[in-house]
Amino acid sequence: MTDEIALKAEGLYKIFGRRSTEALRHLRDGGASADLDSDTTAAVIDAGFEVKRGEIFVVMGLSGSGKSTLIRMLNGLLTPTAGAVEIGGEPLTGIPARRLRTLRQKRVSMVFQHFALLPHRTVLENVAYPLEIRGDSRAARLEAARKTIELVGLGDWAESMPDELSGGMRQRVGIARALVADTDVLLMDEAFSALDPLIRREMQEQLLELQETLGKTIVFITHDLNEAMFLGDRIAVMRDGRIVQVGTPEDILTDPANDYVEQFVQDVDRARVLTASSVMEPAKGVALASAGPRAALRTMRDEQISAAFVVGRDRRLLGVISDRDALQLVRSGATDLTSAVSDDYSAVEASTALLELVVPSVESPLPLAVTDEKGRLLGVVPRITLLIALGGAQAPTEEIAVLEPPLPVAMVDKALQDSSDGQTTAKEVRS
Ligand SMILES: Nc1ncnc2c1ncn2[C@@H]1O[C@H](COP(=O)(O)OP(=O)(O)OP(=O)(O)O)[C@@H](O)[C@H]1O
Repeated sequence: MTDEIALKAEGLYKIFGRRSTEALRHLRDGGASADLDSDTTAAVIDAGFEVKRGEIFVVMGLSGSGKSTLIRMLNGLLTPTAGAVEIGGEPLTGIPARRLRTLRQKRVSMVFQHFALLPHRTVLENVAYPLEIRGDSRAARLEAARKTIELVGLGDWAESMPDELSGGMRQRVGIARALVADTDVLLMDEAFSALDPLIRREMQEQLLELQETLGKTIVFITHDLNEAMFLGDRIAVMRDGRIVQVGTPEDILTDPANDYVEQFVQDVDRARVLTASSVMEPAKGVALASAGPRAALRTMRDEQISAAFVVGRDRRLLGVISDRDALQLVRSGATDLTSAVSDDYSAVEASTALLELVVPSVESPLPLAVTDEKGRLLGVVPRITLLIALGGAQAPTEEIAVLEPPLPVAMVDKALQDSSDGQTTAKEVRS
């Protein structure tokens, strides 16, 4: 994703009914849509957002909340009652019809819920269709279509007719048809809602894979919260025509803007949406390798823990050291702790879903270490934190590795005292 704005909506309104101008004034003055005449519907009220190039922006809301009306204004199929839409910096609103048509062909493609394939044309011809409308030569459009069909994994089906395909395959044709013209923006209106749940999941995964290679800007409409959370870089939640919150899936789950959103997200499968980075805590026991065993032991004594993560100067995680091993090093007068650093811990990446933390967490005697792509320690996820985040389930105690209790403070203090009699701190820090 880049910072470049691919799509922008500003102050968008769509009011159906004869007295739309009056209704617009009423709403802009802060009036409620419930006060409007029964034959007037405010389908979209003051919607504004920016979508970055390469972003998947999901618009989510219950039936009738205004999603389809909004997306139809984004592709110029519906004229807004007020407000503006820009695609790639060019206005899509307030322009002549012919210009609008050209702009749409060049900039926007749409994937529909019910595929809308031409039944008497082959897969190849269906995918080539937008290029035919655009006036590309037959050879050029068939070549582009073939490539796109390969991309969505339907290479062997190019000459098949739509009715020979399963629902999931038909929607892949729909996606290929939207991709073939290589437009910047892809609008997907409940694109997977008609599919069986397993196929639907497969399609969602394939969309993310495609997105990784193609980096399209996608506006994806859905009423399915789990789908929104799975696909969206950001999600706009709509209610009664208004966007009530825009945020990342984690924002929306952990910091809902109001009771409505909170209730809405109650049933979300948190284990799949939340990631290690959203629940991690600062690591209590971190020992700098270069500071030596005495410093490590002191840290563990202060924090009353029996093991510490050992990091390099660049905060890269090198391993763990137990208080018993550190004590032994101190007693033996060693100043280098690397010989006692073990890999008896589990590390996960910040973006790992909570669901995938459960097994490593149960198997690991220490809190899970959370690292970035360079292996630097960002924080830890203690088992109890994970259980609370997952909904407070009871720990399966018989399977949990038990940490040894920390060494008694007096014993550690004595060792530190004895060892400092014969050594200087400076020497230790140098090690
Ligand atoms: N052409 C129209 N004329 C009058 N009212 C309309 C029109 N299109 C939509 N509406 C109304 O606007 C509101 C928003 O509808 P819209 O279809 O945008 O919602 P949605 O969130 O997409 O719902 P769904 O998922 O059921 O399609 C609804 O109250 C709907 O009845």
